[in-house]
Amino acid sequence: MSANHSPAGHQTTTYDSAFLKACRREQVPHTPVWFMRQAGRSLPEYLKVREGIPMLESCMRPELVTEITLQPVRRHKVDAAIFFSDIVVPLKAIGVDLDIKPGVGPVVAEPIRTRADLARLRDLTPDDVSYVTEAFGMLTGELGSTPLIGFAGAPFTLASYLVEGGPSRNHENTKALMYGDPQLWADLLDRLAEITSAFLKVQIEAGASAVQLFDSWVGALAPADYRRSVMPASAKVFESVASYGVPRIHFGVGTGELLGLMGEAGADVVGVDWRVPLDEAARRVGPGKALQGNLDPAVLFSSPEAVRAKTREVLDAAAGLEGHIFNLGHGVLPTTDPDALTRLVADVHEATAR
Ligand SMILES: Cc1c2[nH]c(c1CCC(=O)O)Cc1[nH]c(c(CCC(=O)O)c1C)Cc1[nH]c(c(CCC(=O)O)c1C)Cc1[nH]c(c(C)c1CCC(=O)O)C2
Repeated sequence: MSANHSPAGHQTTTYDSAFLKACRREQVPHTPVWFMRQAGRSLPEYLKVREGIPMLESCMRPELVTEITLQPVRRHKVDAAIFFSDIVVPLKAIGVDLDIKPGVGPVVAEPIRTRADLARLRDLTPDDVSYVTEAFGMLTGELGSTPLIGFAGAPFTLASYLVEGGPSRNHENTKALMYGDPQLWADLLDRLAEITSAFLKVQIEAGASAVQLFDSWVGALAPADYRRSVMPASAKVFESVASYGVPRIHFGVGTGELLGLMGEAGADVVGVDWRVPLDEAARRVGPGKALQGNLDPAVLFSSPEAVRAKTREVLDAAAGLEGHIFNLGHGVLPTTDPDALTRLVADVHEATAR
C-alpha cells in the first residue's frame, strides 16, 4: 500500500514513513536521509542508462525516468526518492526553445526580457507533461512505502535562466529587469508561479508524497528585495498546493539571510545549505517548521573518519529541532564516490536510531 493519506491497515504506509513523519515534525524511528541530485552522474548505473540520450529527452521517457529515480533508492537505501526530471522541463513543455548543455546547464535560445517576450510563456496543462504523469504511475507502484518527492523550480530561479539565457554568476540582466521594470518583473514571476503551480499539481495528483520548490539562485538577493520582488510569487505557488496536504519543502543556496522569509513564503520544511548550522537556522526560521540539510557536499571527498565527524556536527546541531531531514547542503557533486553516500545513509540511520 502506498497511500499518502492515512491508512487503515497495519503495514507500513508511505504516510507513516520516517521522511513524511519528519516533515510533519512527528517522532521518527531514525532521522530520514535523502540527497539532492542522488540520481545522476555519481552513479555508474546512471551513466550507463543515459549513454547517448540527451538530458531533456531522458526526462520524457517514463521507463528511463523510473529506472533512474529508483537507482539511488536501491543502492543507498535512502528514505525518499526524488523524481528524475529538471526544473526547465515545464518550460520546454510549453514550447520555450531551450536545451540542457552537458557541463553547462540550461541554455535558452531567445531570452525573455520584454513584455512581448512574456506572451511566449503560455499555461501548462497536464497533457503537456503526460510523460511525467506516466512515470509517477510506474514509480509509485515500484516504490512501495518509500515516498516520492516531486519538484519544480521557483519563479526567481526559472526567471534567471529565462532572462539571462543560461546560467549566470551575477544575474545582472535578471536584476536589471527586477529593479528597472518592476511591473514587467512582477508579471513574469506571476506567470512562472502559475506554470510552476500547474506542474506541481500534476505531480501531486500523480502520486508525489511531498514537493520541493528549488529556488537555487535566490541567495543572490538581499532580504528586502526578496520580500518585495520574489516572495509573493513563491507564496502563490505554495498556496496553490496547500489544500493537498503534502509537505512543501523550500530550498536555495546561500540563503542564510533569507531563511525566515523562505519559511514565511509557505514552506513546511526549509532546506539549509552548509553555511548556517542547523541550530542557528532553526532560530532564523522560527517554530512550526522542519529543517532539511546540511552536510557540505564537498565533505564527501574527505576520509571516512572526517565524513563521520562532520556528520556528527550536523546531527548535533539538529538535536533540538522539531523535525530534521538529513540531506546535503546542495546537490551531490558528479565525481562523488557513491560508496561514501551509501555509508553516510547507514551512519545517519545508526547514529539516530531510537
Ligand atoms: C538549478 C537546477 C537545475 N536543475 C535542477 C536545479 C535545482 C537544484 C540545484 O540547485 O542543483 C533540479 C534537478 N535537476 C535534476 C534533478 C533530478 C533529481 C535529483 O536530484 O536526483 C533535479 C532535482 C537532474 C539533472 N539536471 C541536470 C543533470 C546533469 C545532466 C546529465 O547527467 O547529463 C541532472 C542529473 C542538468 C542541469 N540542470 C540544471 C543544472 C544547473 C544542470 C547541471 C549542468 C551540468 O553540470 O551538466 C538546472
